[in-house]
Formats: sequence, C-alpha cells, structure tokens
Amino acid sequence: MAPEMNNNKLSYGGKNRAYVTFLAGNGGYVKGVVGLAKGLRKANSKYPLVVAVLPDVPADHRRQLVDQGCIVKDIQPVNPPDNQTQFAMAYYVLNYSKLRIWEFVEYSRLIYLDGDIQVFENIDHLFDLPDGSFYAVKDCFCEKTWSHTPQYKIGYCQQCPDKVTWPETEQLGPKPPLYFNAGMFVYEPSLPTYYNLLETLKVVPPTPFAEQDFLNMYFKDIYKPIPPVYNLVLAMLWRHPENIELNEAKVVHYCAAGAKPWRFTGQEENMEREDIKMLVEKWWEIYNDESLDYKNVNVHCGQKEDVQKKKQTIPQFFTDLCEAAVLHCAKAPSAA
Ligand SMILES: O=c1ccn([C@@H]2O[C@H](COP(=O)(O)OP(=O)(O)O)[C@@H](O)[C@H]2O)c(=O)[nH]1
Ligand SMILES: OC[C@H]1O[C@H](O[C@@H]2[C@@H](O)[C@H](O)[C@@H](O)[C@H](O)[C@@H]2O)[C@H](O)[C@@H](O)[C@H]1O
Ligand SMILES: [Mn+2]
Repeated sequence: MAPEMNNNKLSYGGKNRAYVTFLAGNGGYVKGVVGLAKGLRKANSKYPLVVAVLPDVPADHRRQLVDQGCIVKDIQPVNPPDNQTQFAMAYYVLNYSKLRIWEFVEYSRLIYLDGDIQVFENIDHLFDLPDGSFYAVKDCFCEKTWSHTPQYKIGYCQQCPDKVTWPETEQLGPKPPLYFNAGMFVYEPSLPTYYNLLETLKVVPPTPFAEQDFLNMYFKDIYKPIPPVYNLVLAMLWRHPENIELNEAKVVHYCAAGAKPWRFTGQEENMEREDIKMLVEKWWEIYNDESLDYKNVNVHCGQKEDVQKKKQTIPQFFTDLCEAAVLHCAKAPSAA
C-alpha cells in the first residue's frame, strides 16, 4: 500500500504511524535523540520521529531536533503521587512524563524508543504487528538496580527461568508475571487509555522503576514479548550471553550504568568490555555522520523509494504473531 503524505505524517489507509521518544532537561540526552533521528534515517525507516519535550528543554536543543527533521511536541510533566519511594535512580521520577505519549491520537500506532537507544537495522515491520497487544522486550532482573526485589534476592531471572526456579512457597507469593523493559515498546495511542493511565497513577504508590513498573502493571494482560533483537538491554551481554547474538541486534539500548555514549568514560563496571566499546563507537559513527543530517539527505523520491524497496526480511516471530492473531480472530464469535 503506497503511503500518502499528509502534513508531514506518513499515512497507510488513514493509519498515521511514527516513532516517538521523550526528552527532558538541558543535558546530554538531546545528543541521544539526534543520534536516534540519524540512526532511523540510516536504517531507511519510512516514518518520522516525534519528540515529546518537557518545558525545561531549551530552545537550542529544540532547534537541533527540528533541524534533524523531528516533529517536536510539547508535553507537561506527569508527577506520581507524593511518596517516600526510593527510585532505583533518583531521576526516574521524571520518566512518568512518558505517559503523555498515549495522548498522541493523531497516530494510530507508535513505536516508543528511549533517547539512549540506537536503531541499527530497519524495524518498520513492527508497525504491522496485530492490534490489541502491547509489544516490548523482556527485561533482566540481575543488575544491582534490582537488589530491592525478591527475584534478585533468590537469583531468579525471567531470562533463565529454569536456572533458579521460583519457589512455590507462601512466603514469596506467585512467580512475577513477564516484565518488559520500558525503553522500547509498540503501542496504540488512545484517549480513554491515556485518561485512565493518569487516573490510575493517582492511586498507585510509586515503585523503584517508576513508570516502567507502572506500565508493566497496567498492560500485564495484553503484554506480548518480542525478541531481544528489538531492544538489546546491554546488561544481557554479561548476564545472559546465551540469549544474545550481538550481530543480530537491530536495536541497542545504552541503559547500563556508564553506557550513555555522550558521556562514556569506560570507567564503570563492564564498560571496559570490547563489545561495549564497539557499540559506543558505532553510536558515535552515526552521530558524527554528516551525510545523515536531515539537510543533507537526498530526498529524490525515486532514489529513496529504490532504497526502501530493497527486500526486507520479515522475521519468523513476526509472521507467527500475525498468524496467531488471525487464528484468534477466527475463533472469536463474529459481531454480525
Ligand atoms: O535527564 C533525562 C533523563 C531521561 N530522559 C529521557 O528518559 C528516558 C529514560 O531514561 P534513561 O534512558 O536514562 O533510563 P534507563 O533506560 O537508562 O534506565 C531517556 O532515554 C530519555 O529519553 C531525558 O530526556 N532526560
Ligand atoms: O524509569 C525507569 C527506567 O527503567 C528502565 O531502565 C532500567 C531497567 O532496564 C533495568 O532493568 C536495568 O537494570 C537498569 O539499568 C535500567 O536503567 C527503562 O530502560 C527506562 O526507559 C525507564 O523506564
Ligand atoms: Mn534508556
């Protein structure tokens, strides 16, 4: 289906789609978002990057984003209820503002990406995943940031559920449901969901992983895991190397302590690893590549389309999920 362009949005039969990220403050994360915009361009993504910006993002940072072809959308902060919670990282409290992206209903489907994520291979096919589910990659419980949890204390991780099995004792309660990393997810914006998220937030006590915990609780019944190639949480490299094929990673998430490329020193634990240094170098190659700047990209449609027509392999998990959705619909009673 050929896309139509209407006011800078690619629409597929009236279905506007885009990538979306979130930017707060006047620090280095703007470099992350500029790098992400250039990485999506290098991966020949068909869709724009929307950036939800808090009021404290300065004008020159906004200008940089517009110059890189981003769609900058102002949002207001979302604050959790007052509470004495110790967040895993003090700044996590600002991540609740991510919830504003459910209000972007001019789009029918969005893929959220943290500003510390880079897309090294095209993932546009994720926009065609069946509606009605929340897609994200499973997180890992093994880093010290999880030391407050029962699963960390007994050495249980969903990445290797058979290594230390969950004890069926009363004491620890039921095994935790699948838990996703909220740095990347495929979702459908919706005003009823948006208002219900904000209302629910008012009565849910904040927890250490802030909006990530909240989103896992809220979407636990429709959450569908997608393969780690779509959000390589760096800790997986040393915690669960058996689950990772590094050269197959399409999306890398620089979320380990000390891994943010724009402030990388290599001093923190695990940052001396060759694979980490290679990934940080790959990030800088894109960030510094002027041929990827919006103003320099050759916009002759013919040439762009030829590139985009380049055959894209659709991963098996994707067709499995789509077939499962068709089977599921076939079973559901018809509305007629
Ligand atoms: O000062 C900040 C902190 C966070 N963020 C945004 O919030 C996201 C989540 O924070 P972060 O990625 O640092 O969390 P992590 O994935 O490392 O736990 C970032 O990627 C940015 O998009 C931001 O813009 N400015
Ligand atoms: O505000 C909570 C954040 O929680 C998540 O990051 C965590 C998580 O991945 C842990 O499992 C890791 O141990 C940790 O390093 C990492 O920072 C999301 O990436 C981020 O977008 C945001 O939701
Ligand atoms: Mn992140």
